[in-house]
Amino acid sequence: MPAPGEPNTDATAPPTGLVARPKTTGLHVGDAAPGVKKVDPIIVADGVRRQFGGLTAVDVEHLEIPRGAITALIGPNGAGKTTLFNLLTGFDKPNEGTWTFDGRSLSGVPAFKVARMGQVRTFQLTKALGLLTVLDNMKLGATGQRGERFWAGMIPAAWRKQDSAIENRAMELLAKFKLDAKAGDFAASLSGGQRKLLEMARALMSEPKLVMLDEPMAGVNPALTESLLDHILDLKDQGMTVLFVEHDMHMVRHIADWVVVMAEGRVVAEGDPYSVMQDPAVIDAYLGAHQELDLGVVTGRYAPEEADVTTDAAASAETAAAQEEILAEALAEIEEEEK
Ligand SMILES: Nc1ncnc2c1ncn2[C@@H]1O[C@H](COP(=O)(O)OP(=O)(O)OP(=O)(O)O)[C@@H](O)[C@H]1O
Repeated sequence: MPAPGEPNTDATAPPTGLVARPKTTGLHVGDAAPGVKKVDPIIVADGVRRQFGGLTAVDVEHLEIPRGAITALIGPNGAGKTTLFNLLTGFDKPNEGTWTFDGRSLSGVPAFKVARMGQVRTFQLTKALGLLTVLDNMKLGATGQRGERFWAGMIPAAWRKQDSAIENRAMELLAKFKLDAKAGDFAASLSGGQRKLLEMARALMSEPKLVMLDEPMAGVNPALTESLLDHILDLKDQGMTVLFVEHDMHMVRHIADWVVVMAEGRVVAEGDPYSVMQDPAVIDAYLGAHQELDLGVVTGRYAPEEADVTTDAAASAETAAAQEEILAEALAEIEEEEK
């Protein structure tokens, strides 16, 4: 950790103010490479392809997500991360492919059923949800209430019992996320960070096994970053599996046990955060001076011999240094704001 007031230039150290927690290791079998087998996978995807017109947005040969760990899905803009998320959660249908969750096939299973099976994703607060109170948003996150079925409406006592159990759980979770004082407020009145906390708390209403977070840090004020990261780490401590999409590499390093890198719809690298971030193909995929060429090589679109290895290696070293500089500057800014 840097001395107080010193910028945190060590890319492997957690962002200032955060205490590192032990990483979960021993997740894979054999060498870390795209499609590597996991010791205990919770999701197994095979040949998943999604095309939009002539564009192949997702083309995943084989992917396993390890159970009981935090996996980050990273990649440049347009890599196919959100599309893969949508496919895995039943919000979109692939052109081809199969996948299982907890050993059960999810192909063709609609989103609401996927959620009931224990795989939930967070949702951004839409305009409509913003017009509901924080507590009502939480209640919406509960699944399997007896009140959902029409006959339960005939038995008010049963419904009320269920409703109060749901409300108790909602208030417990809101307290945990320090949002209980806001229970009666319109969700739209929350700050960006508080909305992210509500999105996460709402997902937990259904007591999921796998929580999928789409850019949990986007738009979050630095003051709330720490608490949000702690909540994500807590999910793992409570036995849940987490899969998240994130652009903020420092956060990925800090909380992820495993990183899957996508580019041009394919998985181009997998591994623990430290080794993945050293991978020149990964650095190039983000910041490479020869991005078109490098991406084409790592995704197999071009043959490796077409790449200029010397130039590309030099560019990788340069971009790695530039990336570290950007991260150091960002952290210095965060520290300044926290003072
Ligand atoms: N509904 C759609 N119709 C047409 N093209 C789409 C659609 N959804 C995604 N795409 C395209 O598929 C590709 C992958 O998009 P996707 O949003 O999955 O990438 P991403 O990795 O999540 O990017 P970002 O980090 O910018 O969110 C992009 O080229 C995108 O333009």
